[in-house]
Amino acid sequence: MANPGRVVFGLLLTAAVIGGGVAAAMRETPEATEAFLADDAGRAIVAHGFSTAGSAKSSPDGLPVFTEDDLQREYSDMGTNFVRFLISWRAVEPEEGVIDQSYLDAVAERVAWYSARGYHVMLDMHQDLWGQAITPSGENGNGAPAWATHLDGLPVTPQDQWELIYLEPGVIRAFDHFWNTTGEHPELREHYAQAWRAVAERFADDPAVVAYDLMNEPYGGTLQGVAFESGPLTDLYQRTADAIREVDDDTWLCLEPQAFGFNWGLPSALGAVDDARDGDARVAFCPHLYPLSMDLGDGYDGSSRMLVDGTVAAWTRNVLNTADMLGKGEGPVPVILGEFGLDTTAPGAQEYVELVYRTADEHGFGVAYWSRDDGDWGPYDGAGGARNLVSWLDRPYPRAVDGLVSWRSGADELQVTVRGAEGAAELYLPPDRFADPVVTGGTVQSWDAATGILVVRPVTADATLRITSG
Ligand SMILES: CN(C)c1ccc(C(=O)NC[C@H]2N[C@H](CO)[C@@H](O)[C@@H]2O)cc1
Repeated sequence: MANPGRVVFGLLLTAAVIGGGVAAAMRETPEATEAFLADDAGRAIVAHGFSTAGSAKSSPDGLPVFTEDDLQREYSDMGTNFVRFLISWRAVEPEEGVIDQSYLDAVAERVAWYSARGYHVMLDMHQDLWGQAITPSGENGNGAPAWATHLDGLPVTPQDQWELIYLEPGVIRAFDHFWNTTGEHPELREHYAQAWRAVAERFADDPAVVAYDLMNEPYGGTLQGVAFESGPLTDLYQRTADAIREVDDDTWLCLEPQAFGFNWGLPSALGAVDDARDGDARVAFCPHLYPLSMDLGDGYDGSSRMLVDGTVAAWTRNVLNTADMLGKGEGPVPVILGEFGLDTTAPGAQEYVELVYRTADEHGFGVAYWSRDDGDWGPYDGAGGARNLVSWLDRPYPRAVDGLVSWRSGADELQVTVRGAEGAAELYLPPDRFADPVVTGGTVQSWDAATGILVVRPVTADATLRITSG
């Protein structure tokens, strides 16, 4: 007898691949985004890093179990320049209307670790399954504070497959109150927006913080798909964007689609959000990618490989279409793949990781791998040893480039195209493979053989830089 959960998800998977293909085939899809987050010098940022870290979901203080030495090791091993740093509403506003500044101090301390190494930080207001208070043990959900959790006595039964807890009556009710589907707690969304305002007020002037990821994997409870994304979700994003812009005019606002479906290749019905800032809008799109067959435990091999390839193709078209919509006729907004990851012991794991990074490179997306936690999905094991993922993620990429148009990355080469460039390009080249890089199309300004950071000035404003390992 087939596992009912697998049957349900199998049907969803088939719909996802077909639905994604049909929906995307019905419109002109842009090939790539040429919009990027920018550093204070105006250079395009290509974000390569991790979500750090899942351990923040269950830690009593809401902070990841992660030290500055851990960051130094990551920087030395993989040359990352970005972090999707997990924060949570429960830690920001532990009591209704009370902001915990000591928590924000602790977050700021960690942001300083990244800043000292030239990283760019995206703060991720991270929820999963609503919040700890969905069960008496507090071991399941993360994100929302207990005072905002209203189950109305409905049951929440823990499940072996954690995603199924989203279908528990109490969890659905908690979300229905938050999205005001019940009409009984209109205050909750305003608290959420004001909690973000407090975070933005704290980090508005921190040059390392470049983006706010407004909500991790939004879930509509009773409302799903178009009814959720085009309604309450877009409305919450607009409220939160407006609250943030009261205190922070420059940090990018990263929007996620609902996870249920989009992660697997279904299109989004998210609506556009107005950015009240003076100047060009700073809205970005931060989707996640988790092909359903791999979520159900398959590797990137056999019949799963064909489904995953179809999912990634549909997902890419959906990402570009949504980024274009969010750009409101001015071209696609910047895209950062906020989460993808897998058990790297699964069959075909390295080829899947390569597929995702190649897709991101081809279409101009940044990437934050899920996640920085130790274990079979992460770069290090529990004893501090480097795992296979470290070498898979230690890859050439452009870190910050004036006039960036596109790039292509190979094991021993990096090609970067610029247009109207006035400044230099800061690139990462794995030091163990690029002992003495060979550069054409530009002049070397500096090369740090220890960190693998190469700074090149293009010979002309419109140029293609080519770097090989020599
Ligand atoms: C049914 N719903 C709403 C659902 C299903 C599946 C996921 C998921 O796999 N998410 C992928 C990863 N993202 C979180 C952290 O953001 C991780 O815990 C998941 O593995 C999310 C939601």
